[in-house]
Amino acid sequence: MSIYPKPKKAPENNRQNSNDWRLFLRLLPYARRSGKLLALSMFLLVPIGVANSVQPLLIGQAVSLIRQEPGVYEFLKNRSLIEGLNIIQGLFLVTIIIKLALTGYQGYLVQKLGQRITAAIRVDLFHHVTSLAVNFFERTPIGKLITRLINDVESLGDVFATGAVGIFSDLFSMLVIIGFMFSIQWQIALLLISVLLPIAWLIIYFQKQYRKANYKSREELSRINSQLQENIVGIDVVQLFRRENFNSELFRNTNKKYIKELDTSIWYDSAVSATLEWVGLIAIAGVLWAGGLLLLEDNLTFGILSAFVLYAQRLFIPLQNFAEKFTTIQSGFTAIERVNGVLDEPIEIRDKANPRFSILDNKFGYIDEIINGLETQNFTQTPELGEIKFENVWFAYKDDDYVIKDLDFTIHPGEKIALVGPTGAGKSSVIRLLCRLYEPTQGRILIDGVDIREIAQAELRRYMAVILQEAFLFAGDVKSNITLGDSYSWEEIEQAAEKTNVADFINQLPQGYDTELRARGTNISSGQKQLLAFARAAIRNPQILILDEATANLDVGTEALVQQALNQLLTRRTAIIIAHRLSTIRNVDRIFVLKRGELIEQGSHEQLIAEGGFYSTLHNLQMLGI
Ligand SMILES: Nc1ncnc2c1ncn2[C@@H]1O[C@H](COP(=O)(O)OP(=O)(O)OP(=O)(O)O)[C@@H](O)[C@H]1O
Repeated sequence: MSIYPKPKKAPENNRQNSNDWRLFLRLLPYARRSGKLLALSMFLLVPIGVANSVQPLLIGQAVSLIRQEPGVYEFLKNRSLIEGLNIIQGLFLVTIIIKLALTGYQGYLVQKLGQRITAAIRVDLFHHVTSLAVNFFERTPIGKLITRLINDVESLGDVFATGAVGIFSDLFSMLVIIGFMFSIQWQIALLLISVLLPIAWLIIYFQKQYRKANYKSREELSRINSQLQENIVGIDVVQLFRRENFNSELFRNTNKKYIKELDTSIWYDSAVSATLEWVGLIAIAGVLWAGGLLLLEDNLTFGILSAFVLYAQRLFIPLQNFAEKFTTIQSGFTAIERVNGVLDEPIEIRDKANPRFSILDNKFGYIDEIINGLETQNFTQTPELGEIKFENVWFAYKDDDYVIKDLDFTIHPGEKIALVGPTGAGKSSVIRLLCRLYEPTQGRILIDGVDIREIAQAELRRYMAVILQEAFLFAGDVKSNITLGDSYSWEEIEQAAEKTNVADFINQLPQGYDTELRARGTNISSGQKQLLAFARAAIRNPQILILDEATANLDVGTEALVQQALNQLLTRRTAIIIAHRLSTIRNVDRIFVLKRGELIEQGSHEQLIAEGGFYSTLHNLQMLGI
């Protein structure tokens, strides 16, 4: 039975029907990290909302005062008209100042909060994604991941940056306005609410439709990004095989689908704006009609009617604002949904909470001590560490399709082993299992007697160095490509370069160790990249060295240099070497021959040739140059 969960669908297919509130709550832990900012920005909504709602009331009072109607406030009665109007003007000015000063400040606080939230989400996403097992990256195209990390987080940021979260202050204003309206004249207030409710329902409906369309358009955008990324990474093949037109056609089709989904979402967006536009006008007409009737019956003053006309207008302003920010807010919700899809992706390969063992403190204590120990050791002795043991290991990438079948062997400390076999035999899979990029379906792998599941991944991967066929270089200088962020002294960097015969090449570069390399090292040759990868391994002083076709890309001259470096690097270390060219592995201690995931032969070159089995046939074919 596989220990892996059944292969999951890509996150976007895994979409849950989470409602907006639940999605919104997912942001709370992030908002809580900036608790004070959140509290202050929410608190400021109160004075802003009150100032906003008092203004129509003051205008109503001014009209009543001029017309000498009943209903004028006590403090305005028994004053001259001009005195009363001056007081109202003064109060009006105060509300304007409160609104202007606090709205700007509140907006600034909310944007700051938003930027902090999105920055924290971006960092969490990056950390989570880089902790996921290789398995996840094999089923998720890079373009899709980039869309999540960049475009979706950006959309979330837009909700704050464009002031779309101002919707909360708008909603708060609406509640205060409703309160004021009912306190003045409940019948007209009720009329306005009866218009508001169906409209709110209609908007919720449009919003749901928009969300669906927006989600689909985001998926198409992910596809566009994936295609773009694939074409850029494979530009050599695209151009060499004249696939430009074919790929352009594929891209055009994906783009067409994206535009189609985008059109649907734009339609719902426009529908919301249009609805709110005419509803606002209808509300004012309704107030004038009902207010006019009440006025004729002397049940309403002009002052209150004017206040209500303004309230009708203001009541719909938050909804109109909502319509304007509708696209941004909905895209924000879609973004939270998609970002959560990645954050909810389980980390399949985890360190145990308290790793029971440390391969490093088995004998020597901490890693620095082991490295010192390694450097002062007598290189003629057999090392004590670096034993690798596979105990009845079975492994399948999916279901029961085993690519490794019952591997059971021990590699002794300091032993050099070559893994050979036809393509697809499972050689690289053995290495991936040993590095714990995947976990065996059955069986155990032990290093120095400790199950690798008991060892912290960082420690395990520091204990061994893997050199692949294609060295991957990061944008940065030569030096940082050797240290990879760990702290090493200048002497150590130079020594590692000397040991691996790459020092001469580095010294010829315009700025030596400080020469900037482009991303993926496009400004140096494959052989030079590979030499740097050797220096990277040498500086780490690993106990186990793994070479996966590491010299396959080198020309004869560079290979001789590398071979010399390798001989030095391999001394007193356990090594596993994968090579298709059998001539390069003749001197290893033992050769393991893999075929369809099974270990079918093992022994020294001479023994295997003498046995006349599969290895011998492979060797003879290579000798004949077939
Ligand atoms: N990520 C993967 N998902 C599913 N199957 C895989 C995956 N990687 C490899 N395989 C399959 O596992 C088998 C062993 O592959 P592996 O890469 O270990 O072979 P290999 O001996 O290293 O081959 P080569 O010499 O060509 O590098 C192959 O049948 C391959 O198709």
